[in-house]
Amino acid sequence: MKLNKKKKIVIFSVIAVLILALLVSYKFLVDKKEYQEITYNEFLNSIENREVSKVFYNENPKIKGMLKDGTYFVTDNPRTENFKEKMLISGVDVVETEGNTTFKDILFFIFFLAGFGGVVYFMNKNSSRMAQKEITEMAAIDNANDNSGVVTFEDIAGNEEAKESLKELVDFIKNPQKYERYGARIPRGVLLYGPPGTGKTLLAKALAGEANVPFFAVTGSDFIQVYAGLGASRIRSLFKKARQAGKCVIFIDEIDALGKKRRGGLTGGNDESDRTLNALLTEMSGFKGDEGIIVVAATNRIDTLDEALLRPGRFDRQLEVGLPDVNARHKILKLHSRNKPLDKDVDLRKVAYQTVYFSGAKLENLMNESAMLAAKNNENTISMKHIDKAFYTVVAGEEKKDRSSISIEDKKVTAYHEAGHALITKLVSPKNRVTKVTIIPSTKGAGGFSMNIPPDRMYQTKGDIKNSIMIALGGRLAEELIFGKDNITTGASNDLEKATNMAISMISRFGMDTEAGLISYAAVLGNNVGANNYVLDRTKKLISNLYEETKKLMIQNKDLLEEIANKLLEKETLNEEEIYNIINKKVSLA
Ligand SMILES: Nc1ncnc2c1ncn2[C@@H]1O[C@H](COP(=O)(O)OP(=O)(O)OP(=O)(O)O)[C@@H](O)[C@H]1O
Ligand SMILES: [Zn+2]
Repeated sequence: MKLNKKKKIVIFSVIAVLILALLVSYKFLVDKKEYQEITYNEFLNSIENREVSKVFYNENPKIKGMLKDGTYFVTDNPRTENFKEKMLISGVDVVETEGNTTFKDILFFIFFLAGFGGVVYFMNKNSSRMAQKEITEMAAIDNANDNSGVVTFEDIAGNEEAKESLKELVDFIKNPQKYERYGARIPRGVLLYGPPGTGKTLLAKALAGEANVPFFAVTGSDFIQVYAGLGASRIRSLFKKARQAGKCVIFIDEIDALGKKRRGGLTGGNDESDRTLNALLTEMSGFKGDEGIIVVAATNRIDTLDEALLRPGRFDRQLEVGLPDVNARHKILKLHSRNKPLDKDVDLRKVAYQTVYFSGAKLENLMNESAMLAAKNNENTISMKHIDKAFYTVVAGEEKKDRSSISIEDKKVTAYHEAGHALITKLVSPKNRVTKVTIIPSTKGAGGFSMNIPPDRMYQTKGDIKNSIMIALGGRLAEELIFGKDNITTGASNDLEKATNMAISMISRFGMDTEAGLISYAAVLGNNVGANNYVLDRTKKLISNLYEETKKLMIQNKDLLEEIANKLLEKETLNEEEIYNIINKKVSLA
């Protein structure tokens, strides 16, 4: 049975190839018209003299045609937009074609297509089921996303500005004619940018939900592994489907996968993503404006986007969707506990405080993990202990089950390291809250961590950044002080990366280094003046100065360091109050 099928396919393809070969030679024999090459000026003259009978119009560099006296000619294709119109006005017959079409050629073309189709069919069937699979998968994605569950702006906490801006568009989708009548420039595309999981998809869905129109969603990266030409045609069919639906919202997630900046004049992405991007831009400029279709795109990296995407008439409305502040976090937590039995001991405000830098998606995940834990233990309600436990799962991956595998040594190093961070935090930035210090390792490899919450502020001062660098250095410093210079560990690599980034920014971007001066070295480098070694020197200097400063502080307070570390070894996790009890009492006495 299987062999039989294979044989059939082979025979079929051989026949297809034969037919193809025959047709090609046929075409070669028949298409022997003499084309006289003429210049474009001569061509224009002929037009003026009304000598031209036909033009076979296509996008090739050369176009062919026939004069009234029956001679064929070929000339340069000007490729101007109104070429066809000009021809028609001059009474020339314009035949849009792939070449010079005659009846025979059409026949040839059909046969050619059939033969080619056969070969493609054969290849598809036999060797690349993948393509088939991809097409089916993508079609499934397109459909699955249609209007799945109505979302409204009520379902989104925070992001007030983005919400306001989108609310205006709701009215536009509902009454596009109104805007057209006032001559308002009709928005076509909205770009939402910001970190992952901040609710960009949710906002786009809410726009559709509030306007009560269908929602079509695709993801940019879906187009990337796609077979040649498929991406572009998929864009076209997406828009076709959208137009058939009438008013709607089209959502393109990860638009950066399609619209990467072209680096140094060379095309950045591959041809395939370029083609897909072009198809998208063409479709978008094809809107009439009164259609009530809005394209919303989302990206985590607006800086990598090709400028072509941001031009007027494309994604010219750009809205930032940022990480939630403490109030928004509180609201998001409330939203995601709506359908959950929370224990009375759960204080979501407190959880909001502990979840600084969490995205909405992470918060949702936190509440979900908590619910899973409570359910697993068959408890009546979700209580604070579930949320605490879920917190680690979300922050640092699963809590390691088998703690015996961690050597006592490692535990001690981690305890002092984390105690170092916590102590320096409290010493240099008493306003920062240290809500949690732990030495519980996670599967993601972090030895432990301390949760350090700076007060919500718009700007950071030079002092703030210096303090942050000192806090980052506190871990390594504690290791060095307690275990000696030769026993420092690799555990500080993340801290050093952070410290270095901050120091470089201070010197090269914020003009916060007196010696380096009020210069943006980013701009200097951008202009190819080349000053990186200087920045490097200053960065090293800054960090080592701060290291020494931190060392003095830590030596003065070594007893506190010991106390925190020992408490950590005993309890593994310290909460805000416990840390406060150790540090603040003593510090405020001093
Ligand atoms: N501001 C928010 N309010 C309420 N829930 C939120 C918010 N932000 C995120 N969420 C929750 O997180 C989930 C994921 O968010 P969403 O997919 O919209 O993020 P995104 O910004 O599109 O992420 P990505 O950039 O990874 O695509 C949402 O379904 C929702 O449950
Ligand atoms: Zn550290």
